Amino acid sequence: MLQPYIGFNQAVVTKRIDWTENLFSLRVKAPLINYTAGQFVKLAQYDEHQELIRRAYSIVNHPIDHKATGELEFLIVTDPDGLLTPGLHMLVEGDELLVGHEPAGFMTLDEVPEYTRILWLLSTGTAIGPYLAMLNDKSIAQRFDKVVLVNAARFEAELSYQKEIEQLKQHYQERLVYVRIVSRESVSGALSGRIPMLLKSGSLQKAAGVPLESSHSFVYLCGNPNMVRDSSDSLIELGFSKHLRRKPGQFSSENYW
Ligand SMILES: Cc1cc2nc3c(=O)[nH]c(=O)nc-3n(C[C@H](O)[C@H](O)[C@H](O)COP(=O)(O)OP(=O)(O)OC[C@H]3O[C@@H](n4cnc5c(N)ncnc54)[C@H](O)[C@@H]3O)c2cc1C
Repeated sequence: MLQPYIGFNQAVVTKRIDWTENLFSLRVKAPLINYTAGQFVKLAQYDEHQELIRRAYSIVNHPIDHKATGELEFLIVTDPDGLLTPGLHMLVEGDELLVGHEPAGFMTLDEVPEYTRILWLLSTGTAIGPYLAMLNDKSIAQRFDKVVLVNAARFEAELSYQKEIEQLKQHYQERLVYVRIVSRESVSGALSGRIPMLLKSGSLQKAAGVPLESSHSFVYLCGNPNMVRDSSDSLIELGFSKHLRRKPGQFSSENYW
């Protein structure tokens, strides 16, 4: 049993999915916590000096699933030079880790202004995870006219959860549009390039078949800080403003590092 640590619960890996050689999902059994879809918690392990290394990870499954199964799911990319992810990458079913019991983050549907008709969820890499948690609340199908889910990766194999996204599309029908962007190989049906440029040129909107208008759209940006910064600039050029609690706007973001 791992040494307990204040603010963390013991958890046990129940399932592991390997998407590529360094992209994987872990499902862990952990005591129930109260979170909102879109939030993150800390995962932690002790290093060889018995120091606790902790990092933030978005929760991929919806709280309803967590309550039913007692499990939390995470999508993780390994940085071979990183302090925590090489250790997480070695975990297999039955292994233990620590999971923070204080979820955090404001990238949730509660923050999306009521008047929003079209919700854009733009992500790079593992940042698709929190959006899947949001979309797994099937009751939101009635809240928006359209949800545009965008995931950008270098290679097609790095686009995870394709089967689950197909199932979501079946549930949402024409209300959910999924756009794949692959930058380092040519993939039929996927866009190529970077999100900020695709927004600016209108190619993303064209591929989605959905106009991007600040009057009734809300955009979440999540993942790589360069994508978040440059896409924010593109959105500002398109007439959007950053959403603040004291001053409502039409886009908001979460940086992964
Ligand atoms: C709010 C929030 C939510 C996050 N959710 C996730 C998540 O769901 N899945 C996930 O894999 N990571 C997520 N991260 C990143 C995560 O917290 C760690 O920073 C990452 O796993 C690297 O940890 P490390 O100790 O191995 O590397 P460190 O020793 O901390 O080195 C960090 C370096 O890794 C790179 N890096 C960090 N995160 C990523 C990433 N996701 N993709 C590509 N390169 C990255 C950066 O170049 C950074 O300089 C999130 C971060 C934040 C702030």
